[in-house]
Amino acid sequence: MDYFNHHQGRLMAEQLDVAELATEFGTPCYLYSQATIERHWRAFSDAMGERPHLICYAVKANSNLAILNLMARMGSGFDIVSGGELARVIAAGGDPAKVVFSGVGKTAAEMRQALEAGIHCFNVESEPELDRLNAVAGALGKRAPVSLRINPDIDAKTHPYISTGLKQNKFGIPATKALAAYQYAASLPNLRITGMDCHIGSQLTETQPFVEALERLLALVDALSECGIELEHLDLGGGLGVSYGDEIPPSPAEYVAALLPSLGERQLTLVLEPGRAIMANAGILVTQVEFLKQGEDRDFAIVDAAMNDLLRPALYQAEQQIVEVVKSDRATANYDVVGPVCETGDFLGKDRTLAISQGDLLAVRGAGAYGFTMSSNYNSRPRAAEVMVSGDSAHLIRKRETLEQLWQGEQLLP
Ligand SMILES: Cc1ncc(COP(=O)(O)O)c(C=O)c1O
Ligand SMILES: N[C@@H](CCCC[NH3+])C(=O)O
Repeated sequence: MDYFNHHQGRLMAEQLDVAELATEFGTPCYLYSQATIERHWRAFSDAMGERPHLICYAVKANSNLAILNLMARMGSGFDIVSGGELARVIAAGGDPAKVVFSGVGKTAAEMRQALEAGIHCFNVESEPELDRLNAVAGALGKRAPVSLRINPDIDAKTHPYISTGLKQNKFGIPATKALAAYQYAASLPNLRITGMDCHIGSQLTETQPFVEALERLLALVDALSECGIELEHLDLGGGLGVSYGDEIPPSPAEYVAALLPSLGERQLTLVLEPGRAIMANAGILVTQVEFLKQGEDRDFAIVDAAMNDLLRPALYQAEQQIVEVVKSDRATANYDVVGPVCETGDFLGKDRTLAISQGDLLAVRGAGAYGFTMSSNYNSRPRAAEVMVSGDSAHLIRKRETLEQLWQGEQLLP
């Protein structure tokens, strides 16, 4: 068993009993399955077969050092969006030469940091960013490897907040301006053009928008080639969705198989930046029921995890399954599962049928990606512990914050 499944009515994390782990580590607590992370990462890498490729795990999905280290040991590259993420990758033993740096607002300091580390390339998102990178690289006596992020104007058919490849989104350079932008980049002395990239959105459950984006990019690759600009790699970003409920997204193998025919004979290294597809279903958030409260309109299960621990339901109305950690034959009722934060938007799930009483444990599934990394200290709540399960052992990979850590770095006025 290498997943989170009920066995004789008790939720197991690989071979360990989740209720016992909750007693040991406290709640709320994120639990991850090492075997699941490894299996998901390999699914991408295996799908590529002999084709030259680089899997750059999107660090924003889950940036715990132990998880980055696990990926680094499998040979993963990394997609980063800040100097902080680069520092984490390096601290975790990741190879900077396999790092791609995305994001619309890279600062000069972040560019210097990445050039000194020797990253694989900058995914540049605008002309002014080209100018800044050229200046920073020149001052360091280096040539910066550059890919231009193209906005292909494709509808990814996902939540509007995580759709990134439409012309009204802030991301990338419009496909219509791409040739001019490449020619401009080629004229700058401290840049070296190496690739092209896009990322059209997250939680995509069909292959067709990816294939459309790829075809738009390939038309540009060919047009550049005619102008004498040859690229080494093509990066299609991340975005492959997962099943949080009824969705049936393509597997990594199906997704890659859908992409390869369009590439044809072109000798481009294919780069992918998956985040969610590797991490989401490799993690759960375990929480305890503090109170059951009967309202006039509905019943509430008030739990010890809140929107500060898992923001996705509040931010995107995301629906993630919530299950009892220990099944019982108690009567079921419908509850809004809510946290202690002082916001009506603080819920983990609405109208969920559960058989629970005070003190019981619940697990929110699909919490391994964009769970801990989007957590905050709102309401001065310490951030949850993170635990990695591997077979029949569990390792604390991030301690729960102490109350004192909540004001670290703050000073009283003299
Ligand atoms: C540039 C870039 N690459 C990769 C990802 C990872 O996306 P996902 O977690 O959907 O695979 C994102 C986030 O959506 C992103 O913005
Ligand atoms: N944070 C989003 C995904 C955004 C990906 C970042 N480009 C989520 O939880 O679904």
